[in-house]
Amino acid sequence: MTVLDSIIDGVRADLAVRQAEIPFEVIKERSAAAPAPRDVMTALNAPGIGVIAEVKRRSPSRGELAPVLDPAELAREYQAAGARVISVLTEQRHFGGSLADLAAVRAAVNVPLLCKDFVVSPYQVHEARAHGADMVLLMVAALEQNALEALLDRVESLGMVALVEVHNAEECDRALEAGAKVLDVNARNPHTLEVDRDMFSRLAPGLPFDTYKVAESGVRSPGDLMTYAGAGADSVLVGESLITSGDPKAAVTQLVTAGSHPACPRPSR
Ligand SMILES: O=P(O)(O)OC[C@@H](O)[C@@H](O)c1c[nH]c2ccccc12
Repeated sequence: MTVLDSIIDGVRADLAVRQAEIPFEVIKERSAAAPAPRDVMTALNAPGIGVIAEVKRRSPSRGELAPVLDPAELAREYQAAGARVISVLTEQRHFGGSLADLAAVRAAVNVPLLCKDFVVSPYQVHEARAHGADMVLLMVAALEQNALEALLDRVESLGMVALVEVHNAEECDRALEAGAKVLDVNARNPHTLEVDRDMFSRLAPGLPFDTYKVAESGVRSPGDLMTYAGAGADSVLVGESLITSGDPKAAVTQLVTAGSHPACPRPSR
């Protein structure tokens, strides 16, 4: 069993508990009653290379990233520093997150929010919306093709945008086949957790020009952002290096500054 398999087993077990407490019909009503989703694409398409900053308490590869983490305060710093979208990790067992973190961040900032979890059921899509998400991560590696397509439709039918995560060329084909408009290439192998920063530059040339491209994982510095931009990334998604920097606001500011510098390569789409 790989790391991904064991994460998903835990996600399904926790989901079953929540489903037993709140019926699907109720969570559907809550998602319908939530304030309308923010305009993710306008935010993402601002000039320059975008920074998606992640609220992440811990990770399977690194353990605890910061001892006391106030998601709302961290998100305010990210927003003040110019993050275009804020990603909130809601998976509990391996990342220490929760839907309560998502709701707390929603109450603290105005920028669009990405719900970062291992989504395997429509129930989770409605939960994300009910807690203020505007964008939902769908991981191709975790989903059969028909489930991927059904979840993508579900995300879009609620007025949100799906960020579809891929790790190789076959997953890119599946994502595009399912109709993904925003793709993220995760440099971290979900089965081994190893980071391969060349993955983006290998996959990006094979993607359609009008697909919005996010490079994810292992971004440590403005230099990494520039490298990804040179390979065609429209945005980078960054977690760990911001949290462990000691000054997340300054770390985001540095990335945003690099991404809007005239010398920064612009994607050709
Ligand atoms: O902390 P990093 O190396 O900057 O990576 C962030 C993000 O890519 C990582 O948190 C991630 C990528 N895909 C995921 C899927 C689920 C949970 C987490 C993730």
